Amino acid sequence: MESDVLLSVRELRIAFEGVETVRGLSFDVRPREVLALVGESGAGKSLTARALLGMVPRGATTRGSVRLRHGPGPYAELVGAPPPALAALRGRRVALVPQDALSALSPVHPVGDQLAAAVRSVTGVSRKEARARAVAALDRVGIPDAVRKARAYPHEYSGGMRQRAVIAMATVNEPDLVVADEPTTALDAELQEQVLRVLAEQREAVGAALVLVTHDLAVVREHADRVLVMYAGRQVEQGTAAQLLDRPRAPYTAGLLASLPRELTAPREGRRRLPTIPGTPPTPTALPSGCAFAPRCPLAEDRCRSEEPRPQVADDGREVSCHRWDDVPYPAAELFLEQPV
Ligand SMILES: Nc1ncnc2c1ncn2[C@@H]1O[C@H](COP(=O)(O)OP(=O)(O)OP(=O)(O)O)[C@@H](O)[C@H]1O
Repeated sequence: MESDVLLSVRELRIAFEGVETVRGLSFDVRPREVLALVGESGAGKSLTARALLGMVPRGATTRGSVRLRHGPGPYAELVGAPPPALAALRGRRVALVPQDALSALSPVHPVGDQLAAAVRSVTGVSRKEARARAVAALDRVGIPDAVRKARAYPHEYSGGMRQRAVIAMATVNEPDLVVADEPTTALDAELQEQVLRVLAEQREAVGAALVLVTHDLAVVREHADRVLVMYAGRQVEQGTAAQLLDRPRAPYTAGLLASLPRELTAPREGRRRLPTIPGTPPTPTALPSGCAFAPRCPLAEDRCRSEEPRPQVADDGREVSCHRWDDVPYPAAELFLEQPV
């Protein structure tokens, strides 16, 4: 493994009662890098994100490898690790910013107490020092009058402030990796932008890498270095944000991009009407044969319906899992403008 890799995921598979919902994902995250996991609902983004913390739901079977570097030391394998080993990593090495801020905070303890407890759970500092770090963390995420607000309960915070407090919680122990699972879904557009900015600032401040789960390619353009596009539990395309957004090579990525408002796509791509990808993603129990996207793909041919594409390395170094990537036009949104909307 390359020495500059912080997190290495290989052939990750997650199944419920024998039905795979994440079907062999491989990717690396380097220190300080922002990797976005993108795809429609049900693609397996949240499950993948949770596997990075050893937090898959009860009843899930995980296979493959998720290895996290332990400072300069060896890598820790999270798949199959005993709960105490996972607990020792969480918060300290890798931390979660969940979708729903309310569920991440206990309603019965003041926010500052919860942050201080998080500090004391991974360091041996005094109560006073933990308290000081908690207040500093709240202050750092832009919570006004942090000393007083530390004594308040989560329900006394506004939605945006609560999300900031959760980011403070995730970053208070300066983890190497932060996993943020759609941290803005419950917020309006202005608050979303604020929260993503705070997350970016905190990531910079503590020097952490970030895995950001989102269904929103506009967020990717603004906040990610690299992108992994997922469909039906598999990788569709993986590369730098610039590579994928400026010239998608997988028809699915092109479809996601085509449905973005004009100002967010490459200049020539957003004209006429906003197309959407026709149809819906398959459920894990009813996957089509061949490429899972074939029934919705304007470029699908017989081979796509019978043979599942493996990731291939394209001319610019990105990985793309599509038999016809070389036939994807530029601008690629053309593909979907032909479809009935
Ligand atoms: N606890 C569970 N039991 C059974 N199936 C599950 C469970 N959690 C998730 N799944 C299934 O795994 C698949 C992927 O779910 P996941 O939540 O990872 O998708 P996602 O891409 O994050 O979607 P969303 O954006 O809606 O959160 C879905 O088809 C879902 O039904």
